[in-house]
Amino acid sequence: MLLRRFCASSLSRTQYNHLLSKFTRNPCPRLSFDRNWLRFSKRRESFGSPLMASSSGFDEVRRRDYVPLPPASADKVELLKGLEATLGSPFSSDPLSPPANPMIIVISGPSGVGKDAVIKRLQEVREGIHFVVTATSRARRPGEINGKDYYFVSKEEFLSMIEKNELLEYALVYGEYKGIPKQQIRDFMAKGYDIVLRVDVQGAATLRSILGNSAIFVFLVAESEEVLVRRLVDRKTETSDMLLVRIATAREEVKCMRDFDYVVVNAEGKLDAAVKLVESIIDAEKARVRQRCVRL
Ligand SMILES: Nc1ncnc2c1ncn2[C@@H]1O[C@H](COP(=O)(O)OP(=O)(O)OP(=O)(O)O)[C@@H](O)[C@H]1O
Repeated sequence: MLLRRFCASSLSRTQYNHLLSKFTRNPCPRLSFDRNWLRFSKRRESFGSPLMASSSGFDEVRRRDYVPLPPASADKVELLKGLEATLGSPFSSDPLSPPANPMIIVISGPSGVGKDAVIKRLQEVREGIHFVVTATSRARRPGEINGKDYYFVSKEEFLSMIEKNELLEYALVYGEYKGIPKQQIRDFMAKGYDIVLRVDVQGAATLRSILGNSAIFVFLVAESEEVLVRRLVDRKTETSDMLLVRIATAREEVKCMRDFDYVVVNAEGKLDAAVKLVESIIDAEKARVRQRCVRL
């Protein structure tokens, strides 16, 4: 009855009768082997076995039903030809897994945790990574290179970029604009590069609201607050007042960790271990069956 209902919509009467006769011959049909004969069932494996993936190949086998196969001890070429003939199509050498999508990796964390250090090392050890150069309206400092450290643009140019919706995210920090150019991301993703973005924790929250789950969000932490503070002090780039603000901000920022996908501890003297973990995250993401898909 069930069979009739299922078949009525999709099979011709002849096909239906043929199928019915097979089912009555073998009430619990499945892929089964005789000694030198291969018999195929009508049952579909739930995960779509590669042998049954092609419906045309499957139909072909069904039409022939019993196909003589060389024994397993036969010449390999002969055996393969026999298997192909039985299945009704040649074995494909196409990859069975689809190519991984280029991805966006957002690296964030409190000031002084080592975002720059991790990204710099990541670029050294891994190919196919593009670290996005941000655009800024602030003046170029001695030693900074346009296009490498930042894209230095005038305030008018920056405002025009905002107007034309050319920035993925931007912020006004101490009177100067900083933003992520979309086109740069599109260009490098089109070439197959994975994109690395470095943003502060507030920037990561903005990017999450824009990109949702299409990007990977990694939160960097030191092993303890004490180590983080020592690292900031040792860097000698901040006044005491600035240190106070950064440390107080860091205390708040650590609470945002749960909004990220991964947390990576950048422990003292263990930069390479942190970078390795970031690499493992990227590798695992590339092995996902349901890939993240970025649309900008
Ligand atoms: N694993 C580590 N062990 C020891 N020192 C480290 C480690 N990682 C980074 N550092 C050092 O800590 C200091 C801060 O690192 P870095 O400038 O990369 O932090 P950041 O997160 O980019 O800071 P900010 O957000 O303030 O720019 C640097 O002097 C860096 O060399």
